[in-house]
Amino acid sequence: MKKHLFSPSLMCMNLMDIENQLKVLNQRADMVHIDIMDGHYVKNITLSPYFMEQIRESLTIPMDVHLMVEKPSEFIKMIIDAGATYISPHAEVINSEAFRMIDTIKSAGCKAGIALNPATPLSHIQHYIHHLDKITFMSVDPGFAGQKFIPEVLDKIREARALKEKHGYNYLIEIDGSCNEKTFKILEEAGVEVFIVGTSGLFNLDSDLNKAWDQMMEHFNSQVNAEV
Ligand SMILES: O=C(CO)[C@H](O)[C@H](O)[C@H](O)COP(=O)(O)O
Ligand SMILES: [Co+2]
Repeated sequence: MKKHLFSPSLMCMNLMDIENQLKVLNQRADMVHIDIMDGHYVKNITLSPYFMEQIRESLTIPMDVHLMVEKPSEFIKMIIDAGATYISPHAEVINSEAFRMIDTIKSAGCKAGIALNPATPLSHIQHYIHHLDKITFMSVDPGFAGQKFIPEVLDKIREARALKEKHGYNYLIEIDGSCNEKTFKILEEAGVEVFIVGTSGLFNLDSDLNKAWDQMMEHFNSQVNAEV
């Protein structure tokens, strides 16, 4: 498997040119990041299961769904039916049904992820971490793109990498928030494997998505593969 995976955040794409951008992302990205917000867990509303259904026929890469909703169990079936591959509710809201939810997601043939806010310790998920296919570390408080990077997340990522190496856990380590040319290097060194790229890392670089992607990879390769 590739060492570094890229998951463009579709809430940051140019929604007036979806089809052309999906053609580019199918060729260049490893998955696409779909942010679903309910306006309660976070004070914003973005993409939806309806949006997923509209784009799924044009996609050849997996959908990685980030559920920023107060009651994820109310959305899981809709998200599965809409074609999700990864489903990541927030650990902060599933405590009373965490194992049941992971089982529901996996029984449907999807991959179970979890998203952790910057203020949530890794220990919060210690009792089911071994069941996870991916952990999304928020490096911004959830709800909005274009925010400032929260460096306190780095130690948590290092902790997750150490645990994964020690116990042979399968989860992918993913970063979400202000992942860009200023943070690629320190994130990769900490152990990030899946880079969610949004406004700052990709879409704001150029209105031509191919050119934006080329610039992003120049930034990434100039930092991450700098070691000889
Ligand atoms: O989860 C998110 C915000 O709560 C989204 O994935 C954002 O798109 C992500 O933060 C990337 O946006 P940015 O502008 O690169 O920070
Ligand atoms: Co997200």
